[in-house]
Amino acid sequence: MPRFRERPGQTHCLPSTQTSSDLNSLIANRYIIQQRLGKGSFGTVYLVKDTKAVAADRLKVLKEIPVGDLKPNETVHAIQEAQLLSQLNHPAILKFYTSFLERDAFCIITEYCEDKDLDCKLEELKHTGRTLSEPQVCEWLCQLLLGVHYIHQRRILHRDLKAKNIFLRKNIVKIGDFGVSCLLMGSCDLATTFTGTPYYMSPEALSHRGYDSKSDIWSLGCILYEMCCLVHAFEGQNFLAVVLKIVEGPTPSLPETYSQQLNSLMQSMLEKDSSRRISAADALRSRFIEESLQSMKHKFFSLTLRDKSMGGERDASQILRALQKKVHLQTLRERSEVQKMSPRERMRLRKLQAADEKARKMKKIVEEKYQENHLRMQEYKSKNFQKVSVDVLKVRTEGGVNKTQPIQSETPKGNSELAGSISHLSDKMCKSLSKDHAIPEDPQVAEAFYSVDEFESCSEADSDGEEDSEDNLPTDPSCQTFGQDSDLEAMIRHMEKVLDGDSDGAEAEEEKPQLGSLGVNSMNTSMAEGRIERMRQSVCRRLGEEVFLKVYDYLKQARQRQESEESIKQALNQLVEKPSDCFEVDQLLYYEELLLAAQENTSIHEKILESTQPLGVVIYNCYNSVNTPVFAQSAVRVQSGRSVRCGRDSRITAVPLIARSHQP
Ligand SMILES: Nc1ncnc2c1ncn2[C@@H]1O[C@H](COP(=O)(O)OP(=O)(O)OP(=O)(O)O)[C@@H](O)[C@H]1O
Repeated sequence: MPRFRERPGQTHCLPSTQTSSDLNSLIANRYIIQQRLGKGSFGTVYLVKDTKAVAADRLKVLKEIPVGDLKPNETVHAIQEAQLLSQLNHPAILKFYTSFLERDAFCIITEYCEDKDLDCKLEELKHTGRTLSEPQVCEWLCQLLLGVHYIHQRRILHRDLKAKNIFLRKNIVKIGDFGVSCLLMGSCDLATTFTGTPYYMSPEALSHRGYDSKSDIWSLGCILYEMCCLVHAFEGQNFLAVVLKIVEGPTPSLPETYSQQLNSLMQSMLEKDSSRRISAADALRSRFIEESLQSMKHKFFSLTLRDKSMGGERDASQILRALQKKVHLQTLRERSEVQKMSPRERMRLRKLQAADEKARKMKKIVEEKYQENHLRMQEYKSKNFQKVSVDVLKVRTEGGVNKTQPIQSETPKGNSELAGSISHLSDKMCKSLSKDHAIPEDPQVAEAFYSVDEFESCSEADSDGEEDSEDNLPTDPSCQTFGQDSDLEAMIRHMEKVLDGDSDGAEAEEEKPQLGSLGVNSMNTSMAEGRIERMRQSVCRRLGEEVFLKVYDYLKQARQRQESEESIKQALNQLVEKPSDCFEVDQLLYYEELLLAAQENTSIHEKILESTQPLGVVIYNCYNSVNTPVFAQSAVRVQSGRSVRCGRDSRITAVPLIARSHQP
């Protein structure tokens, strides 16, 4: 029974049990449900209108998670950790606004991404027989790396990176569902295993050897593979087959249509030994990614310029461009010398002329921007900010070029990097676009102008913002302008920091606690029980209760007997039409084993907490039904060196805190 209801007339209207008081009723005194976006393993997702936000920010997402079974301290813990998430601010990370409790539900408010998630996008491509081009893959990969680098610097792990958790908004990817699983399940490694599908899980997470920042990188490697091949990096008939492929199978390669550099980067992300796996920081420093960042910077820069200057006239300019292209082609056809040219030469001529035209337009825009910057600097100066070196700008206006970038360090905080980047690029542009040179001379600028991809992607980028309608409460176009903190601008700032070798927020590293550091680092078993129950119900519905029970009983015994995958497949063939339908039953059994192990550990925690004093670390070593060792560790109060035996064949050994980082 949904706790919240949608407004009538929406796409996914809920049953007509709505009462008039539900309609328009405000949630947390400010949100109104617009429509249901979907249901995930934790709860239901709604599009809401934030009545207290400015027009451009009004549409948000509310994730409603039933917490009926949560103990009060677990709820408080989740809210405390949610506060940490709201401090994150990066264009590649879905903005987490706030969380609160309402009608027995834990509610999370996040940014709304109108272009859905990456999983949907890849499915769509698969169905239409298309693939992503390498520049597009690289662009999204760079953004993801920037986002992951940002959180890792703050000692925060995502723990559930997958295509479904990557959202798209105006061609910018946003890492979402950020830490939601940790908020609710607890942040220990067992909880991580519980959070989702195994496809993206690293070998170390699956074999419970601990989850760290490199495990997030593994998941990112899986996402990279999926962006290129539109299938999971590690596929299998059943749950354990996938697990085995991840832990022991060979590392997959990208098809030859993708470059060798991209392939080797992916392979270094899918290195089974986590200590040899590349980190986000190292990946960003690699030559290949650095080049991608550079070209993205140029692309973003020209897009930002165009957004500002063409804003409302987008449609008109598109029509104009199409007309110009037509006239241009007619002219070409009429010219006899052109007819003598080879198709390649004609193509080149066409590109050069288009670039000339674009360069003329850009020059005009840059000159305007330049004037605007100049005025803005003067304004800052008059407002008694720190001394601003307007002289440098004057020198530039007169045609001189000053290599220093005083604007960057002298503008007020927040605009400084942007102003620096604008002035730096404006400087380059102005130099290249001086009267004598209609086409830019600077190789970087010229590359941006002549890039085929850029020409060809113009219309796509332009159409991005076109779905604005009153109902959709569009993003204010002015959001993508200079001086305002749009995603594009923020992304450029982050890219520049990385390209400049800046630590990008590392100064905060010591102060900011890692997500999951509040409270006891254990699994929230009531949430896990809820998840198992929902999973059981969903599989039951799909297979039918009778078949489900048969498959469940058979698989449970087969796993205990350690039967081979082949004989399991044959037996399942007798029970169901498609053995792959039993994937989730297998996963369910695995989760049940983990939950059992976690519950045993919890009760032992409690006993130890009652009886002992010094702080130490307990390392558990127990086995689940498929004989996979389950290791878990947690800081609790125990007597150093004490050894405790617990139920079944589990063994517990207490060791000093210093041993925390070692695996048993
Ligand atoms: N911020 C958002 N903007 C736009 N759509 C969203 C947003 N968050 C979630 N959705 C959509 O809502 C639906 C449910 O999302 P949710 O994250 O709860 O589940 P899921 O990702 O499908 O599964 P899981 O809970 O296992 O991760 C999905 O279709 C998702 O694309």
